[in-house]
Amino acid sequence: MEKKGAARLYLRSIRLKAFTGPIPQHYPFTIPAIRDLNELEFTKNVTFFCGENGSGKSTLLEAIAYQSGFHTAGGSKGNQYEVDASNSDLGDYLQLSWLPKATDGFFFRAETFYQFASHIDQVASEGNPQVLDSYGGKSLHQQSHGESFLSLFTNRLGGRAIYLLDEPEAALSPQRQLSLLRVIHDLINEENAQFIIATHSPILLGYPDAAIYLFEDGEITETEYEHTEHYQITKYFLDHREKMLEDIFKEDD
Ligand SMILES: Nc1ncnc2c1ncn2[C@@H]1O[C@H](COP(=O)(O)OP(=O)(O)OP(=O)(O)O)[C@@H](O)[C@H]1O
Repeated sequence: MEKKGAARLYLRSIRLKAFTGPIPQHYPFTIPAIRDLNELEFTKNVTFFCGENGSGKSTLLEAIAYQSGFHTAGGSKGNQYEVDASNSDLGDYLQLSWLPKATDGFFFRAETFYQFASHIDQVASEGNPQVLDSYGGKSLHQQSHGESFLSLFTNRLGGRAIYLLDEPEAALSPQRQLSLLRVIHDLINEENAQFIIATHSPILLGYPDAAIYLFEDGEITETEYEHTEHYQITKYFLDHREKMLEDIFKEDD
């Protein structure tokens, strides 16, 4: 019998496809961590992508979403809608290894959430009002930013599926980030979900037994929670707020 809580994965690894010629010189291959990406393995139910702004986390997550068949501006396989720049520059170069293949899932993208919410309203207004049941029973636009995020997480996600979340903390209060940790925990333990999450949140990164992949210095390497800048800077700030502010605000010599 399958042990409750044991890792049950779908996406096992990703790799860049072999090039016939030299590596292209344009985006996304101008991102060092992407250009030198060999193979990345997934061994935990929760994998985090973390690293400095612009280090390539969203580019990689979007390419995984594209290859998983999800709309790259956010949604699942069933969501078809028009949005600017909904292609994935990296998608066609990425190879995914599944075992078994996840047939269900969702790509959450804070950046394009507004367009996704409008798409759901459109579907509801075209004779499918029941679609709103998956988003808290009312238009996502009629909920606050943070409420709409959590409505989606608590109502829309479920089943044996892979969830790709790009900065889900963007509108969430600390308390609601804790609620999201609970949602993730329940989906893993009760529904065998797999999560890959790009985040800057020291709260979300604290999820137990997660793999944290750090995008830094042109590499993607696994690290420990306490070794991340997100943890260290937040902890130092909370423990030494006055000293840190003094250092930040002091006049340059
Ligand atoms: N469509 C694009 N065309 C050209 N360059 C792009 C494009 N999208 C992103 N970039 C560049 O690629 C780099 C990586 O961007 P990406 O959005 O993947 O970073 P990120 O790690 O997710 O950053 P953040 O934490 O700020 O969300 C950035 O330097 C960005 O300017």
